[in-house]
Amino acid sequence: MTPKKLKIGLFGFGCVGQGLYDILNKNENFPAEVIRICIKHPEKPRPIDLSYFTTQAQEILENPEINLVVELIDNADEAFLIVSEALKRQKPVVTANKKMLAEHLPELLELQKKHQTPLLYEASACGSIPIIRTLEEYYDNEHLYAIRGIFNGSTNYILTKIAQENVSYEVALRKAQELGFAESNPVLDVGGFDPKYKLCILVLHAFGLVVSPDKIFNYGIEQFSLQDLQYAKEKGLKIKLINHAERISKNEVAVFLMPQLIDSNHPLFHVENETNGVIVEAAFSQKQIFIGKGAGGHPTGSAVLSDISASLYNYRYEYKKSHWNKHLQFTEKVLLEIYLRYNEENELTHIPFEHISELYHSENYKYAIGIISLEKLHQVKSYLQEKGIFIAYTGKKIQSTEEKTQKSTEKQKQLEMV
Ligand SMILES: NC(=O)C1=CN([C@@H]2O[C@H](COP(=O)(O)OP(=O)(O)OC[C@H]3O[C@@H](n4cnc5c(N)ncnc54)[C@H](OP(=O)(O)O)[C@@H]3O)[C@@H](O)[C@H]2O)C=CC1
Ligand SMILES: N[C@@H](CC=O)C(=O)O
Repeated sequence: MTPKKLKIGLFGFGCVGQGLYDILNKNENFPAEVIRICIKHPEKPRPIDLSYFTTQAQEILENPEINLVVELIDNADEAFLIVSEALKRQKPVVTANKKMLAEHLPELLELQKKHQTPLLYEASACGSIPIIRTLEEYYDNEHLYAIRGIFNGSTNYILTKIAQENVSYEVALRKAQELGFAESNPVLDVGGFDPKYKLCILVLHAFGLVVSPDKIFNYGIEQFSLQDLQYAKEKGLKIKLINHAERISKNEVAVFLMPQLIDSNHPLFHVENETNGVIVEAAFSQKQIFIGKGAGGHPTGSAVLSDISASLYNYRYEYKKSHWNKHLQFTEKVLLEIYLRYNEENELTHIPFEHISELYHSENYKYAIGIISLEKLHQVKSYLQEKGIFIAYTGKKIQSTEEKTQKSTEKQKQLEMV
C-alpha cells in the first residue's frame, strides 16, 4: 500500500512542537509536512519563517488541505476544544496532552466512534517509551496483572539531582523547567498529577478501565525533605515517585501513586534523571521492563512522529480490553505499608493507621511505619499536605482489605474450633 502524503496542521510550537518540527525536517523522505502552525503569542520570536504561524485555530480546522491535526499545546481545556472540533470534522488527531485525555476519556472515546476518526496519543504517557501501542497490540490477548513505574521525568530528575548532587529542591525544579521537562504549571509534576493522568491512560489500555483522575490517590514530592533522603540513604534505599495499577482480585484493580522506597534489587533503582521506566506484569510473558526518556522535545517528538507515521496507515486504537474486561473495577480497598514523616507529636493521632510497626521520634525528626488502608489515606490527603507530612510506600505486598478480613475471620474460626 502506498502511503498518502500528510499535510499537518500543528497546534503549539514549544518544547515538543519544535522538537517534532526538527525531527520531521531531518526525515526528508517522510511523507508528511507541517503546513500551518497555530500558537498563542504572536509577538514571540520564532526560529522558522513567520508565514507558517497563525493565532486562529479555524485556519487549521477549516483548511480542507490539512488531513492531520497535531495538538501540542500546554492548556488542557483549550486542547479539548481543538481536538473535539477536529474529530467532528473527521480530521485525525495526534496529541501529547495527557491532562486533556485523562479528564475527557469517555467523551473522546465517543467522539472517535461517532465520527469514525482516530485519535492517537503515544507521546502522552512516558515520553519516548512506546507503551500505549505495546499494551494495545503486543499485550492485546495477555492477562495483565500489574503496570507500575516512573511516569514523570521532572520529579525523577529533581529527586536524582537532590540525592546525587546535593542540589536544592528549588534549583532542581528550576533546571527541570529550563530543560523543558516540567509542565507550564509545575505543580502538575511535583504534586503527582501529571503521572496520574498518564496512569489513567495506561489503565485504560492495560485493563480497559476508564477511571476519572479525581478518584485516584496521588501524593507528590512537595513534602519531601533531606531527613527522608537521609533515612533512605542510611538503609541503602532510594525514593522514587512510583505509579501502581495492580489487579488485587479477579475483579478489582488498585490504582494509586506516591513516593516509594526502593532497594537496589528493584528494577527502577537505576532509572535516574528524566528517564522513565514501566514494569508490566502479565500471566504468560511475566515481567517486562521498558526504560526510556520520559520528557524533552526530541524524545517526546519521536513518539509524536511514530503516531504520525501510524496515521499514514489509518491506524487506530481498538480499546479491545474495554470490551473484554467489563467485570473489572477500580478499588481503593487495599492495605499498604507506608513510611510517614511528621512534624508535631499530635499529628499522628489524625492518621488512621491500622497498625504501627515502627515509631521514631526525636525533637527534629519523627516517623512512623505502619499499615494503612488506601481509602482512609485518601481521606486524610489534605491534612497530610497542610501539615507538610511526607509519605512513602515501602513496597511491601499490597493486600486487599477483604483478603485481610477473610484471613482474620478464618483465624477467628480456627480459634473458636480450638
Ligand atoms: N515537555 C515535555 O517533555 C512533554 C510535554 N508533553 C505535553 O505536550 C504538550 C506541550 O508541551 P510543551 O511543548 O512542553 O509546552 P510549551 O509550554 O513548551 O509550549 C506550549 C505551546 O502551546 C502554545 N499554545 C498555548 N495555548 C495555545 C492555544 N490556545 N492555541 C495555540 N497554541 C497555544 C504556546 O504558544 P506560544 O509559543 O505562542 O506561547 C506554545 O507554543 C503538553 O500537553 C505537555 O503536557 C508530553 C510529553 C512530554
Ligand atoms: N512534565 C512531564 C513531561 C512529559 O510528559 C514530565 O516531567 O514527565
